[in-house]
Amino acid sequence: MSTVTLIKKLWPFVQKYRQSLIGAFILTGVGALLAQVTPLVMEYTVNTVQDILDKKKQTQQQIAWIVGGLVLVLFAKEIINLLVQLGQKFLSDRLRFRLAADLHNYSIKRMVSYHLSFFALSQNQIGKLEKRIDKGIESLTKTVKNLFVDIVPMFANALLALALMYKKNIWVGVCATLIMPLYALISREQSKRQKLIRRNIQQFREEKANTLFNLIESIFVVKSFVREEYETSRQWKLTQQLSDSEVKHHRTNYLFDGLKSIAEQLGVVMVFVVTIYFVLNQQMTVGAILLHLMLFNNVSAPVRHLHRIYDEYSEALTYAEGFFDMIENNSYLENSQSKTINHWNLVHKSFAGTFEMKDVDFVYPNGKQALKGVNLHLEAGKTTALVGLSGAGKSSAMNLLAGFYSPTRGEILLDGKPLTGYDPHWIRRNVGLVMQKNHIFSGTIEENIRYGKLEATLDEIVAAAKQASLHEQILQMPNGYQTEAKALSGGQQQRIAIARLFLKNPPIIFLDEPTASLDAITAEQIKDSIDAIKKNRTVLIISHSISQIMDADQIYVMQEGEIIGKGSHETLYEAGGLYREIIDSNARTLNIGRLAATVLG
Ligand SMILES: Nc1ncnc2c1ncn2[C@@H]1O[C@H](COP(=O)(O)OP(=O)(O)OP(=O)(O)O)[C@@H](O)[C@H]1O
Repeated sequence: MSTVTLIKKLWPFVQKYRQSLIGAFILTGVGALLAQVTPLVMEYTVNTVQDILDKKKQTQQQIAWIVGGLVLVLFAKEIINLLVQLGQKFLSDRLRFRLAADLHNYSIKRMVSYHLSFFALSQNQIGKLEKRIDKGIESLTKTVKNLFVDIVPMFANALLALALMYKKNIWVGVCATLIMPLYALISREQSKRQKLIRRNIQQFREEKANTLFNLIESIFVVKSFVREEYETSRQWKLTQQLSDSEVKHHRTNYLFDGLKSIAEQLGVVMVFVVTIYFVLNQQMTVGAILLHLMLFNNVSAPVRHLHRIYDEYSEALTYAEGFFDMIENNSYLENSQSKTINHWNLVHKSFAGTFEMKDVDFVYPNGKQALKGVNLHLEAGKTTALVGLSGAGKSSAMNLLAGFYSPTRGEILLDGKPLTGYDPHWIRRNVGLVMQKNHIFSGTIEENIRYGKLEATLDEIVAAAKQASLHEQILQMPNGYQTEAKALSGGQQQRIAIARLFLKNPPIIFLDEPTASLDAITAEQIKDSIDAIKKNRTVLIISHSISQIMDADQIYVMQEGEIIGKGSHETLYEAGGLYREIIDSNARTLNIGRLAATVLG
């Protein structure tokens, strides 16, 4: 990313802090002027002292005036300088923290508005994203701060000092300027070598954060397979690669810093020799020696830090690129963000709830084709079931209908209109989803159920928990509805998701194995509650439970991403094939003959 691009991208965030920016620039100018005071005062003092010594008739009063004046001027300058620096730091810090908060909020806003396919990309795994956001914001805000506290003040100071040197004597100015190309050359070479190392460091850091996330997330699996050592050595390898790159980075720095120090000393010697020459030829006063050396110090200070500044800046550019790529990825933006689409839901405020998939292919970002030429019809007010072996593409089809992903080919219609023409938020507001993995947030049971309807009263929450057959168990918990939801069993967590659905009470219901983790009695209770809510609503259900499948008005059978059959339970069973195999094997698993003998007597 170039500097111009970075400024263009940052400007919308920075522009509302224009006043702080202007204030910082004014203080920078004042600071640059103040930095030249000491060399000038020193020159004046040395020359005056030399004058007095030459005349050999100094009085105590003269000495007191010189010393007092010197102390006073330098002290006053330091006080003003301190105030200027405090002002600069305050303004830049304020800008930095506000900017960090704005960038953070904006990145979260963007991220949550992306399609799920964005999160399915390997470079967007949770740990990597977290690192990219953190490092991106940190280096961007650090750059802004450095600009006002380091870069601009130092360069303003250097330019003023150089101008003064030229004004005093053109040859001294030339000497001070001569080391610049040498310095720039060394710094450029240093940065060239560092660029690749820095990229590696960034990737290793993201990878490390991601592995750590995964490790903590899968700690149960790690422990149950006694893979602690294996995981530790995986982490160790990554850390080792990272630290190798970091050592290499610093080693290169030391080498080039040494070269730059030699270049700087060369500059000092040149300025010194040329000034001595002019002093000896009586074209300059003795005070000029001190003045020129001090001014040269002001000139070389930013040059001395050039590489560090460049280094931090290049790092910021690398991270900024990753950060802006992430937050400006419009191709993954859901169309609810689009201002140009006149969403169907705004035109036709009511809807029937008929879904249709026409010749739909779907390929995940990793290249896996999950759906091939799928044709599906969910009739409004009816229940449709999706049946098939594991990995057949049932959940993928449901995710597409809910607008989480877009088809790779073909189209999906809602009430005869393309799904892409609807606001996905509106669709999801009307669809109640109970997914295979029921995600519970850190927080209480009450907060978790309330997620289905944020403004729900406690009575409504309790009613929903009762419908989900969870209320009695919640009451037995140490803190009732205030118990941490993460502490619930798998089946209880699933019922939280079902309670959310009852609370939301949507016209369309998508259920992906809603009773998979439940015991038989609770499953039956939930089935009854779901049967009650199902009436006159469009329902899509994925289930391996015969009873839930049989009840559906229409059943689709899926195999390897394709629809291989549709119809009622009876017609599909009679037709034979995969559906019959599934039902028969279900019956065998249940040992239905023996079961019937014991249950029916
Ligand atoms: N996020 C993903 N990225 C890549 N491939 C995926 C993703 N999710 C699912 N798949 C793949 O797509 C195919 C269909 O998966 P899907 O979850 O739709 O099947 P399913 O019929 O619902 O299976 P199950 O009954 O086991 O839940 C599988 O081969 C799976 O590996």
